[in-house]
Amino acid sequence: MTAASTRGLGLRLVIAFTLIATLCALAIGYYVSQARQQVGADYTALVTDVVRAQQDPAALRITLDSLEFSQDRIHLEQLHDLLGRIPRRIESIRMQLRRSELDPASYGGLLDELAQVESRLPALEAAVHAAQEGQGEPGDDEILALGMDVEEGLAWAYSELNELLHQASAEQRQLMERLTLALAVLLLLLLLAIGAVMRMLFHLHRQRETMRLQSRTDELTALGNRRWLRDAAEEAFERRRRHGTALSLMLLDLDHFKRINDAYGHPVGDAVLADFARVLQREVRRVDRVARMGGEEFAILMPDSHLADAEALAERIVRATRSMPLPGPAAEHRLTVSIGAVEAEEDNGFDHLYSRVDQRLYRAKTEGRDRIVSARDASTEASSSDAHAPDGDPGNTVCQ
Ligand SMILES: Nc1nc2c(ncn2[C@@H]2O[C@H](COP(=O)(O)OP(=O)(O)OP(=O)(O)O)[C@@H](O)[C@H]2O)c(=O)[nH]1
Repeated sequence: MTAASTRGLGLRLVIAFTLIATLCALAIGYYVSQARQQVGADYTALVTDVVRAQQDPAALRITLDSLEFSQDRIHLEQLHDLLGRIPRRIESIRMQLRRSELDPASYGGLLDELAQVESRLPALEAAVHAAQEGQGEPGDDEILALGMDVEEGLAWAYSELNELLHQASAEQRQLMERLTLALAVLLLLLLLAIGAVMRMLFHLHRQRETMRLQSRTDELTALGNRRWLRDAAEEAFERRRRHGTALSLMLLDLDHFKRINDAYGHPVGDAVLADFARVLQREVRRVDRVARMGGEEFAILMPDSHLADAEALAERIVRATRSMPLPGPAAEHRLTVSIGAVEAEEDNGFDHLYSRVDQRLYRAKTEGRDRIVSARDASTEASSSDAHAPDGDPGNTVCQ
């Protein structure tokens, strides 16, 4: 019963521990993956825009070179399209930067440079427009000079921005790695803490069960004690009430035990008590409950047993006690036992049954010891009480 309840608690603790650990792992894993996705997505968008924008200064340089060498008007058209695209790109990057988590101080210089580029665009557009209208050469020096300024400004700003994003994303990655490590350590600590608490609870429960068991066990003989027998009797009475099964009780007291103590010493007396306990356990069935009530007095509760069964067992015990070898210096001593036995035929509980069996034991003592006195029913005790000793010893046979 105790072992089963301990096992049950252990199983429940293991299930609770596994559940908590799984939930923690899922929650933290979900959080980390969410954080990673979020940060990754922010920088990916900005980096993509910057990579596209970096194509503008490259295209501008190629177009300006082509204009310088071939003077072809088609390059004026290309330049015109490019100048229409550059401000939109700058504005888009400016907006993305403001929305990003980057420190504004880190990209303030870039924005200034882009603003300067924007301020040069109208003059360049005007020169291109004039050349398109035939008011100048396509490879005009003014177009080339303004175009180179714009190209250099854009190339510098976008390459700085690219560098800044690389740095920010490297820092972010590092941060995420530290965060992941911290969460893993946290999870480990949490699991260890939960494990420790579980262990402690389990240990406390076992300790309580051990103490409970100890408070119901006789230290010398390892048998149950009076309290344990009372609990067992309550269960047996409950079974008797529900199923109408028989129930008998036997009280046993060693005869003249004081003489053993006096003659051979208390330790020998202890050894005799322990040996006698073993004899009792050997003689009873598995369902019988053997207890030491105190001193040299023992009791046997016999569920599903009628008085005849109790008497038969009592006779076996009387015989086994007489032939029980005593330890060391007491080897020559012959031990005997007096027994009272009753069967419960009323539902008056353990105390009543005990008082009846105690009376039988008292009679066994006063009528000469080394004998059994039994009673079939409380109401007929006076007439049906029977005092006798096992066969083969007529001197101790006393009948009513
Ligand atoms: N060695 C030992 N002796 C015990 C223990 N408990 C009680 N005793 C002794 O048991 C003896 C009981 O003595 P009594 O009550 O006079 O009973 P008795 O000598 O057996 O005589 P009857 O019961 O009348 O036959 C006492 O000497 C107690 O000291 C124990 O745990 N160990």
